[in-house]
Amino acid sequence: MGLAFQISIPVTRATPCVRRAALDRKHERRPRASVARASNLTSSKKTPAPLPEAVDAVFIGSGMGALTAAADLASKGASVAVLESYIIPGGSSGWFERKGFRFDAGASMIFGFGERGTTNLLTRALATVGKRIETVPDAVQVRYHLPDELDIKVHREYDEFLAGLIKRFPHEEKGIRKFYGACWSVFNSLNCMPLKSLEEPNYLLQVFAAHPIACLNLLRFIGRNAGDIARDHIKDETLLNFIDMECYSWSVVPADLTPMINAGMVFSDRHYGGINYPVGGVGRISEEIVAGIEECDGCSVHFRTRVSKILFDSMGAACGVKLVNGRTVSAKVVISNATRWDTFGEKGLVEAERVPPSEERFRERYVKSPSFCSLHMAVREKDLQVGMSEEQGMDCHHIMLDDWDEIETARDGKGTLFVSIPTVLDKSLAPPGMHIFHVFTPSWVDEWEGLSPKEYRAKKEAMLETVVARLEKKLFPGLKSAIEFSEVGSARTHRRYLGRVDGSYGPVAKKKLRGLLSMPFNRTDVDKLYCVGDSTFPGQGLNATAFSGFACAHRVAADLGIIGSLPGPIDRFLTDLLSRQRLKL
Ligand SMILES: NC(=O)c1ccc[n+]([C@@H]2O[C@H](COP(=O)([O-])OP(=O)(O)OC[C@H]3O[C@@H](n4cnc5c(N)ncnc54)[C@H](O)[C@@H]3O)[C@@H](O)[C@H]2O)c1
Ligand SMILES: CC(C)=CCC/C(C)=C/C=C/C(C)=C/C=C/C(C)=C/C=C/C=C(C)/C=C/C=C(C)/C=C/C=C(\C)CCC=C(C)C
Repeated sequence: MGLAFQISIPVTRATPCVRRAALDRKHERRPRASVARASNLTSSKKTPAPLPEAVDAVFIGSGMGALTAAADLASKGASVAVLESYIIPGGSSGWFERKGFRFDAGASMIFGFGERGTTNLLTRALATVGKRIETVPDAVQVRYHLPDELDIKVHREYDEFLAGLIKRFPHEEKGIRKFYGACWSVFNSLNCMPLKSLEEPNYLLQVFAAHPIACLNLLRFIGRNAGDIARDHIKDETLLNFIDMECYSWSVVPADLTPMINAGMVFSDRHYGGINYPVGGVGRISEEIVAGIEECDGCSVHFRTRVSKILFDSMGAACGVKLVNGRTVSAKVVISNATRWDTFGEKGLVEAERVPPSEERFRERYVKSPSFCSLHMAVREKDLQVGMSEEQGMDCHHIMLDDWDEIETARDGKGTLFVSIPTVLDKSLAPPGMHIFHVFTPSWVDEWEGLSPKEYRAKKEAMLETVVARLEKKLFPGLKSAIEFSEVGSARTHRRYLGRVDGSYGPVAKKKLRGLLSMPFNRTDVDKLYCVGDSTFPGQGLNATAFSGFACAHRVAADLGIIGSLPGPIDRFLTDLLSRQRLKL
């Protein structure tokens, strides 16, 4: 990156958001809360704001990473424009409605909605723009139905979860306590410090000075993977298989490839802040953040607005974007929430000759994870032969696998099944007496290519048939005849509606890497171009991308001179040093 990047452009306007944030800090009270109503679906339906000609920051996409960064920058006084190609915000955390049902497009197991600590990043993302939404606590994060008759519930109460696991593996009690204890150690270190950009040296120095022990503890774990720590303490192969599944269920790779920092977050926050379902559906999160962004002066979110190219000035710095309709928006910085491959790949937003060598290194280390085949079903409760309420012992989330060898590889609905029944927690999502079943299973785009429309439909039907038969046999007798209607989304559907290359769930390590050390931060090697979302540190997950959003906003705010940072040359020297050291690893 050239020197031009350091030029600080003061942004002095005091928008209502800035004033509100300052007021909140002064009086140490929570920002004004607006508890969202399930029926309020207005944010993307009101009259669209005119597209601005120039802003401080232009965002490509409105996934959780972009929305968090845009909200944080807007609350700091920057003018932002968020450009989304689809008709609603949220990307993978979007939704769709059919016949009185509101389906979550992605999963409904939501981390980061706690009330305490600093890791409650979704609560915080909403709060930056004065919003808050009502949530329903989930008593069980997930119930596993696994080979070797392993039936384990991950209770919200940590001791209850541990007791169940130790009962099944009494000879491994010590190892179980040590492994999950290490996860708590990571989590507690993160949860005591403000979470901002690790590529902003001023913040790093401050956080090291204020929390030296926590920082050293994180450094101890940042280059390690969960599998290494598990194998340090546990020998039982079935238990190690279980820990692989614990990791795979959100990282889509086994424990050996799952960064320990992320495992620490997920395996502890589910018992600390808990898993909480947003009343009215997961889409409420992005709807509310959008509403909050639009309340800030000079800030707007635009739908049906696809970016075709990133524009560059004569010095080679990003300076705006061009839309598919030919219109342009100029900006002091450009922030891409599209995946790394959609930003820098062949036919990406950056033309080939400008793609920096560091992106080649990224591709040597990370590959696209598979996509999912998603089966959305409207189900009549009365036709199921199993109690569907929480009181009757029904859990909202289930994971099912028949054979350990098929955890990652089985195709055509024969591998891991993820089941989400959000109506167990929130009845407002469906008409009375009805449930929503969202079942998804790994699937690769190549399975869906080259099919005629008839073959494509037949493949979807076959997938539904296989998955429903498996669920009926093991978990939900009566399911087939209880289905009122269903919709199947393939990897092609994910690619089309989420704008994600091959419909991928996100980048995963190609080979064993040193934890999170080589995951890129938000700056790129193209001047004034940043990335945000799951192609950046710390990776997939709504709260993980919310972290990347806060980190991105912090680094951008420092680069735009909105917040203080070290003097330009020192800042640049230290940031480059850090990134060079990381890339060597
Ligand atoms: N339970 C959970 O924790 C949960 C649930 C759902 C999703 N997720 C995860 O959330 C993460 C996704 O967050 P993210 O921030 O990376 O983003 P994202 O992929 O969800 O959103 C990116 C957005 O950018 C838009 N976009 C892409 N290219 C564009 C272009 N050229 N012009 C305009 N718009 C464009 C897309 O339409 C999409 O809305 C993923 O890791 C996903 O798996 C987690
Ligand atoms: C300088 C350096 C480098 C260093 C220094 C030290 C320090 C200070 C450090 C620090 C660090 C940090 C801050 C970090 C952070 C991190 C974070 C925040 C992380 C987070 C994470 C999270 C995650 C990963 C999450 C995830 C989640 C998910 C993915 C989920 C998913 C789910 C699903 C899919 C569901 C399924 C199931 C069913 C349905 C059943």
